[in-house]
Amino acid sequence: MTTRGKFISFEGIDGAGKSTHIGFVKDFLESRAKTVVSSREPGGTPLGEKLRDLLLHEKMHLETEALLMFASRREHMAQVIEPALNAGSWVLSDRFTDASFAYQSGGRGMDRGKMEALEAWVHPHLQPDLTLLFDVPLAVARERLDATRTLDKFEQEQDEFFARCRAEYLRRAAQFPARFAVIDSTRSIDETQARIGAVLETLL
Ligand SMILES: Nc1ncnc2c1ncn2[C@@H]1O[C@H](COP(=O)(O)OP(=O)(O)O)[C@@H](O)[C@H]1O
Ligand SMILES: Cc1cn([C@H]2C[C@H](O)[C@@H](COP(=O)(O)OP(=O)(O)O)O2)c(=O)[nH]c1=O
Repeated sequence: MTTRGKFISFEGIDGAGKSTHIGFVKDFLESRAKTVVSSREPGGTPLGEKLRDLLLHEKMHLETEALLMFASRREHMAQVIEPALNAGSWVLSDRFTDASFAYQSGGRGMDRGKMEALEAWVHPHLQPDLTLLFDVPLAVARERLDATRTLDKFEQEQDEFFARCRAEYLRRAAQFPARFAVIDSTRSIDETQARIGAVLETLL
């Protein structure tokens, strides 16, 4: 019988450095003979990528935004996450439901009870085995973002928005300490990856 793979989500406010480390984690796991599937939310499937385009560029009601995030997630679970885990692969997802709590509840102020209801409805059993939360002060994230790219709808939000997102991420980490590893992402890339490696060893 195939051993089910493990599910790792990557979280943090925009500019925290999460995308930088996904390739490192993939290489780390492959060097230990794991099969790895990397994906992202919103997106990760053809339909999800269409939803991502809408979500990142169109203004909409905050509950519409939350529902489309979960629509993308439902498709992602059905098409990518569950089949890969069942086949024994490890799944790396650039964001999962903690991002909906951080951005739609924390950032935009959507009722947290409704968010918990969506989570319980869409994935009552599935949770990441590990969530790497890349944590940085807003000023550091902002500096990294400004240096690199054209900003999408979320990245154009004000500092107070990201302060609320960061606080909600840290609240979720405190609520679920067994699956969260909070990574101080102000350190150099090498130092950060040494810390990630140590966390990954505990999952192998
Ligand atoms: N620890 C770090 N130290 C310095 N710069 C970093 C660090 N981590 C990431 N960066 C840089 O910050 C920018 C944003 O990183 P990225 O991984 O795209 O963030 P995110 O995916 O969290 O939005 C990139 O230019 C990246 O090279
Ligand atoms: C998954 C998810 C993402 N988001 C937002 C956070 C990000 O600003 C944006 C896209 O995420 P991300 O892939 O991190 O953007 P980038 O490729 O620019 O690094 O979507 C939510 O608001 N709610 C969610 O549930």
